[in-house]
Amino acid sequence: MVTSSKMPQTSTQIQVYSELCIGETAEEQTLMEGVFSAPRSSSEEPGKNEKAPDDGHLAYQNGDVLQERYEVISLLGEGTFGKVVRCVDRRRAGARVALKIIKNMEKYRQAAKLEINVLEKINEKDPHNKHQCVQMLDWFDYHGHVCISMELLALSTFDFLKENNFLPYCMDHIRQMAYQICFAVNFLHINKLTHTDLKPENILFVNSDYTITYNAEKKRDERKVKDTTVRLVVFGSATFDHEHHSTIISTHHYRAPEVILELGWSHLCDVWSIGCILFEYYEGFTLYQTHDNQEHLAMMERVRGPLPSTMICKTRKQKYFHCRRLDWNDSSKAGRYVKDHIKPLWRYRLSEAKEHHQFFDLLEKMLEYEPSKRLSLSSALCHTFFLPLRRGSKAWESTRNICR
Ligand SMILES: Nc1ncnc2c1ncn2[C@@H]1O[C@H](COP(=O)(O)OP(=O)(O)OP(=O)(O)O)[C@@H](O)[C@H]1O
Repeated sequence: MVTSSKMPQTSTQIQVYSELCIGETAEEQTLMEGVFSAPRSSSEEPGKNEKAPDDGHLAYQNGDVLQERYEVISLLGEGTFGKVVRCVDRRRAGARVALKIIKNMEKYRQAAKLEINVLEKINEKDPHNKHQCVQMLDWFDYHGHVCISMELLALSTFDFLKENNFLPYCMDHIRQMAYQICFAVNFLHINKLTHTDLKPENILFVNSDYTITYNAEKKRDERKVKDTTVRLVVFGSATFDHEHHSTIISTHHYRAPEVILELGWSHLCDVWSIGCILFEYYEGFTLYQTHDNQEHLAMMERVRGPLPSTMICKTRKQKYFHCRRLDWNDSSKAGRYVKDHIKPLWRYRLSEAKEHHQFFDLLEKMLEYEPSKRLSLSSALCHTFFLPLRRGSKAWESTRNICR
């Protein structure tokens, strides 16, 4: 229920937030506000970049050329760390690219270098770009602004949903997208990386052109994307197995229970996030729409039943519990909200359609509390929900060895 856009959302924001909090000067407080008031989604804005340069952004105008190579066409989106603009690459026969221009601030420069390191690793392990992760083409420092040139993608799966009035994706499309997401993230896991910030905003269509059909039952037009090919973006929080694992990671809604309970985390926290994302594609709304840990845990209990006592006993966050049970009052205002608005996952299984059974079986396995019992992505790729993809699908063909 609590939805403050000024709160840190992603793990990198959280990291920057805690660093900024150390000084607690007025200047840093102002900076913090600017950092965390970024909108949830991006929007395309033709015309000039009208922001003052002192907010750390590069002052540019459409038509400007960076490095005598990248001609800025339009703004694609704005993130915490800078802007992403559409450019013509004059050295590659006018090919279009997305250029991420990082703010001219040391913290963001450092964060960008970590992202570049991960993108370089991905390029090295996947030179033919078969694993559905965005491809980095080039990077450079432009007067203190680190710039990352990437393949140009289209709308995010969140923005598409939003522009379609939050009408859910159809099951066939969910299946195709889910398979690619599992495949991409499994590739990261095989290469000792955890993404840590999976959410519909960070999964982009390669082409978001759509057809419009009239839904007589809902009495409205519905958009259907023509091609469901997606790519993962934003690797700024990706963490190698050997690296320090920050205590808190992920955007709140997609955060796994072991992270909330500060029990340590592994690749499997990505699987939890994917479970939440797939539910959102299916329903059109977020499964855990909250920024409050206690409420989040109560929602999880409503969806999946009581938290395992092993996790409750191990956590140092005992303030959320009383007598080894979640300290939560079903009759309070928040309690009633959770009860009225959240449906247990098993109830979705009551649907007669086989594909719904298969889909919710997969979801239950991904949304398993105990990471040690949660489905790995290599197993997820072999789940019966994906059987209809079989041969004929590019994604299936390139990954079929995983299931042998
Ligand atoms: N390769 C790309 N092609 C097309 N659009 C892109 C590409 N990469 C990013 N975008 C767009 O730019 C927006 C901002 O991207 P950016 O990577 O800065 O976001 P972010 O790091 O997730 O920001 P935040 O940390 O605030 O969530 C994205 O939401 C997306 O809409």
